[in-house]
Amino acid sequence: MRYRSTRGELTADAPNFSDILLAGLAGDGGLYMPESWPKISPQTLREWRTLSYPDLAAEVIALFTEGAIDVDTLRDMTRDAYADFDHAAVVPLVEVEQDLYSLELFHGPTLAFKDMAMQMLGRLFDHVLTQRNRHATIVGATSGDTGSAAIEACRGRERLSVVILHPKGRTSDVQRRQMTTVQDDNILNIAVEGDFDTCQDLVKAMFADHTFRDEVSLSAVNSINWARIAAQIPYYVRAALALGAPDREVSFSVPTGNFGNVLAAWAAKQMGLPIKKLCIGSNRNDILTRFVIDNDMSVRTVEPSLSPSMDIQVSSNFERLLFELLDRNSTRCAAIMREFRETGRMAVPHDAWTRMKEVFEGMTLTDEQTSEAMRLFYNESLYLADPHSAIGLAVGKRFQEPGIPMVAAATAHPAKFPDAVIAATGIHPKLPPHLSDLFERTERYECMDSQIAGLQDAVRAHIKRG
Ligand SMILES: Cc1ncc(COP(=O)(O)O)c(C=O)c1O
Ligand SMILES: N[C@@H](CCOP(=O)(O)O)C(=O)O
Repeated sequence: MRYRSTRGELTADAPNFSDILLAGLAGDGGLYMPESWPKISPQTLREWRTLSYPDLAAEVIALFTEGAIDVDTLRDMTRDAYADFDHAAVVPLVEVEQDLYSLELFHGPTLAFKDMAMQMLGRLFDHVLTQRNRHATIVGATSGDTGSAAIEACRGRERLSVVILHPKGRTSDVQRRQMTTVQDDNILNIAVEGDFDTCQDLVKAMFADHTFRDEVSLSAVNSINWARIAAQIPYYVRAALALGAPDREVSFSVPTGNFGNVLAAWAAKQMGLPIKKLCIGSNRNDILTRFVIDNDMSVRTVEPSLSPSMDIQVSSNFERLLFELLDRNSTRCAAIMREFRETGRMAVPHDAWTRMKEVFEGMTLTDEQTSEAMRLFYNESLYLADPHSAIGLAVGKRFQEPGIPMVAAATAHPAKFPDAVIAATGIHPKLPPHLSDLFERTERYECMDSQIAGLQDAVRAHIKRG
């Protein structure tokens, strides 16, 4: 399996999975995509029904690592990665209402769906860096969950230095403390003056500075890294198989911010999973749902909301969908992305938008509607959802079709957002034992403005110290 950029052609020396894992973002600023979609036959899907989650994940991810990492090595990694999840099924599927399911993706160490991919990424980095006898520096941007999942997966790994940028004052206290109380030498947290988009722009600007990129061996844990998407595909396969695939269609509803989670579902559909609809949910930062409803992809200010992890305007992974909707025409994709960066508006051709509409639905919830959804699911089904997962459930319920199961991605544990959960339901969600003393732990982080030169110096100093 070889990879190409959304902004470039497939070259004779195209990188393999290990290469793009370390590269993170393509040199031309585009995102890596597999040269073609691996297909999973209905027969293979049926055979996979009885696999454990770790073994299923290894089979799915192996389709993208062909020529770089074999399935036996991957199976060792997946078995290890998911061994400590606090649910035997790893990704349990709970029926909340008739034919409306919650796919719980928050049973990992940091209580969010990011652990699903990040626990694999830490192991993949170790494997490839050891093979190549190299060190890498990860600079990541987070609106709250990616950061702690990356830190947990990479802490103490000798071949990795990790710097996580979070928007100062815009995460929940639990989210911030999950990052800033980790004391391992290879981890540095920086609170940046700005919003998530500022942090993500800074990461991309560091990648665009090729001298810096080479100097520190820069790599990525954000979902700009294809490995993140690959490791998020298996749970869609698992849920669909549990509900009758390949002999029955399934729809998914996904609370969406950087578009990485739902893109993994879309990839599963390209690979042969019988997915009918993909429904995306937004908070007031509704650029993606405005796009689905009106072909209006125009950037507004990032506004704080009850679901802070989705306080995002520029969704990196949308570029991957755009590339596909343009029939993989990388020249057009690059031109549209350039114009988007310059004007804040993306002119997606009408025929591409119409094709996207055949699969995607979209809906926005205000904070009041999010609270109301949390209250309703709790009162009527005794299901306690965090604000992000509640958006997924509400949107799934809105687009349910008779006879087709709707699976909503439950992306975070309610205890990550206690204030919102208490206000909506009166229930105080407790942190699990391994985090019960989180508020007694010492925090350690730097505060910086969004000047790239200062941040690059902080990264250099961190590598020297580590
Ligand atoms: C809890 C939670 N829900 C939903 C999302 C949105 O997911 P994505 O960015 O993959 O669209 C995020 C962050 O990305 C998140 O942390
Ligand atoms: N919600 C995310 C934002 C970053 O998304 P990613 O897909 O690049 O990891 C977060 O919690 O940080």
